[in-house]
Amino acid sequence: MTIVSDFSGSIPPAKTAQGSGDFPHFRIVPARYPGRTIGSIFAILVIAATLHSILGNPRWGWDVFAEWFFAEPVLVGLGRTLLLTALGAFFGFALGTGLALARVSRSPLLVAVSWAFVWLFRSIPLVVLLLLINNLGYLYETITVSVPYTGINFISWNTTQLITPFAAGVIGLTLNQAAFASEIFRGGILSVDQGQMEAAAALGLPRGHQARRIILPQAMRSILPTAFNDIIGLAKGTSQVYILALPELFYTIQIIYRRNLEVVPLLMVATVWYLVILTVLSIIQHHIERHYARGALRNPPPSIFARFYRRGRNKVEAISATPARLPEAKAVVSPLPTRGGTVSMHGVSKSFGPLKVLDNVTLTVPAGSVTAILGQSGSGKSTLLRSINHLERLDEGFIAIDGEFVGYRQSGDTLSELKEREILKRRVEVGMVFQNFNLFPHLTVLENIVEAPLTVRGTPRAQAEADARELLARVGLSEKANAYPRQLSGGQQQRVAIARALALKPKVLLFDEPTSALDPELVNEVLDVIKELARSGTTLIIVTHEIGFAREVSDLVVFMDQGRILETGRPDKVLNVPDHPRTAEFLTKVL
Ligand SMILES: Nc1ncnc2c1ncn2[C@@H]1O[C@H](COP(=O)(O)OP(=O)(O)OP(=O)(O)O)[C@@H](O)[C@H]1O
Repeated sequence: MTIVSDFSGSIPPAKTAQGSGDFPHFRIVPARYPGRTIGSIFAILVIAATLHSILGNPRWGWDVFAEWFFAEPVLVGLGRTLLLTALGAFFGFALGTGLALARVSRSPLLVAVSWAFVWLFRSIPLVVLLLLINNLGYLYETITVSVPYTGINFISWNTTQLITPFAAGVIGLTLNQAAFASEIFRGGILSVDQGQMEAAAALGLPRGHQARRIILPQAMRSILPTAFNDIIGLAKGTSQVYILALPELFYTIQIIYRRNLEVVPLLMVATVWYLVILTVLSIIQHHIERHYARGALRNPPPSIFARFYRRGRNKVEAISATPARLPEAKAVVSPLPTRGGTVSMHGVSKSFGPLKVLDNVTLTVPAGSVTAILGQSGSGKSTLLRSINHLERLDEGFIAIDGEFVGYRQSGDTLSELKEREILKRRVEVGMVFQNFNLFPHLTVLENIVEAPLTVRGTPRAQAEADARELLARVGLSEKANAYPRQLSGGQQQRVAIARALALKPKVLLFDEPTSALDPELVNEVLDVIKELARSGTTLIIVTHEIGFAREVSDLVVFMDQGRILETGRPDKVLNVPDHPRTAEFLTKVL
C-alpha cells in the first residue's frame, strides 16, 4: 500500500498515446557514459593532430601527389595491378578448390598429388617462382601439343614468346595462390560437421551437389575471412612482379620517382591507391560474409542499410503491427502417398577394428510395420540402423529392401558393391532422421525440405514446395517455412527433419534416437508426429529408449545386446514377459 501511494504521489497518472488507460507517461533519458565521452574527445584530438601534421608539413608534397595521382602511367600501372590480382585470385582459388577437394577425396593418388603441389609451391618464394617461370624458355625452347611417342604434333609455340612477363606473373601468382587457397578451403571443409555430410548422403544427394550446396556454403563462413586476407596479400604481392620488369603500380611509381626524385609524394600515391583497393575488397568481403552468414545466427544483426531503413519505418510499423501470434497448425493426416518396404537382414556382421559391433544379425521387418530397437548403450543399435541405408559398410551378410540390396548388385551368388552414385540413388527409398537433427543451417526450413526432391527426384519446384508446405502442416509447423533451423526449438527442428525425410516419399524411415537430444517437455511433440506416421503405411524402424512409446506404437520390438539380437516379438510379449534374462534385466533398469 505504501509503495502505491508513494508512486502515485510522485508521478501523476497520464493518458497514453492511444488514450487507452491511466498509465504514467515517462520521458526516457538514455544512460550516460562519461568514459565513452572522454574516449571520443581523445580520438577527435588524435585525428586532428594527425591531419594537422600530414596536411601542414610541406615535405609531404601534396601538390606533387595531386599531380601524379590520376596521371596516365600511374593509372595504367594500377590497371595492371588490378588485373594481376583478379586473374591470380580467380585462377588461384579455382585451382585451390580443386586441390582441396582432391585432398579430402578417397583417392590416395589424388591426395598425394594435392599434398605434393601444396608442399612444393608453398615452399618456393614467390620471387624465385616468378623468375623460374620467366626463364622456362631456357629449359624448354618450345611448347608442343602432341600425341606422346608417335611423332604426331598438333601445334607448337616458342616458349619465350608464349610466356611473356605478364603471363609469367599470372602463372606465378596463380600457382602460389592455389597452394595457400587449397589449405584455406580444406580447413573450411573440415570445419563442417560430419553430420551434415551424412544427412546429405542419407537424402541421396549426388556428391557434387553435396559439395556445392551443402558443404561449401557452410565452409564459406570459415573460408572467407582467411581467403580475403589472402587476396589482400595477393593485391600487395603483385608488387613482386617488378622482378620481371613488369610495370604494375609499384614499379611504375619507382620509375617516376627515380626520374623526379619526389620519393615521398609518389610513395603516397601508391599507398593511397593500395588503400582504395583494400577498402573496396573489404566492402565486398563484408557483403559476401553476410550472404554466407544466412542461418548462422539466431538473431542476425541488420545490415547498415537495413538499420537506416528500419529507423524510418519504425513509427509506421509500431502502429500497423498486429501483435497476434499465428497458432501452431494442428497435425493433419497427409494425402501424400507412401508405401512401405520390407527390410530383410541376413547374417549381418560388422567390426570396428577388433570390436565386433554386429554379430550375425538376421531380421525381417514387414512392409508398413513399426519396429522399435531397444538395447543398452553400445549394443550396436545405431550401427544396425546406419547399415540399412549403407552409411556403414557390412563385413558379412546383406540387407535388402523389397528384395533389392542397398549397397550391392547381385549376379548369381556374387554381391558386387555399387558405385557411390548408384548407392545414393537407392538411398532415396530409405529416409533417415538423426539424433542431432542434422538440418542444413544455411537453408530455410522450406529449402531444407525441397532440396532432395528437386535434385534427386527431379520434382518441379512448384510441386516440391507445395508438397513441402503440406508436410510442414502435417508436422504442425506451417508458419515456420521461412525460418532458419537455428531459429527453431529442438523439437521443432526434429519435426522439420522428419518432414525432410518424408519429402522423398521413402519406403522405409529410420529414426536414430529421435528424442534423446531433446528436453523432456519437447519429447512428446516429436513422438506424436511419429505416432501419426505409424499409420501412414511407411515402414518405420526406430532406435529408442522411450519404452512407453515403443509399447504404444510398435508392432515389433527387437532387443539387442553386444551386437546380437537376443529377442524379438510383439511389444506386449517382449516388454511384459521377456524370454531372455538380459532383456528382463534391461527393462527393470529403464522402467
Ligand atoms: N566408427 C566407429 N569406429 C569405432 N567404433 C565405433 C564406431 N561406431 C560405433 N563404434 C562402436 O560400436 C559400438 C556400437 O555403437 P552403436 O552406436 O551402434 O551403439 P548403440 O547401441 O547405438 O549405442 P547408443 O545407444 O549409446 O547410441 C560402440 O562400442 C561404439 O563405440
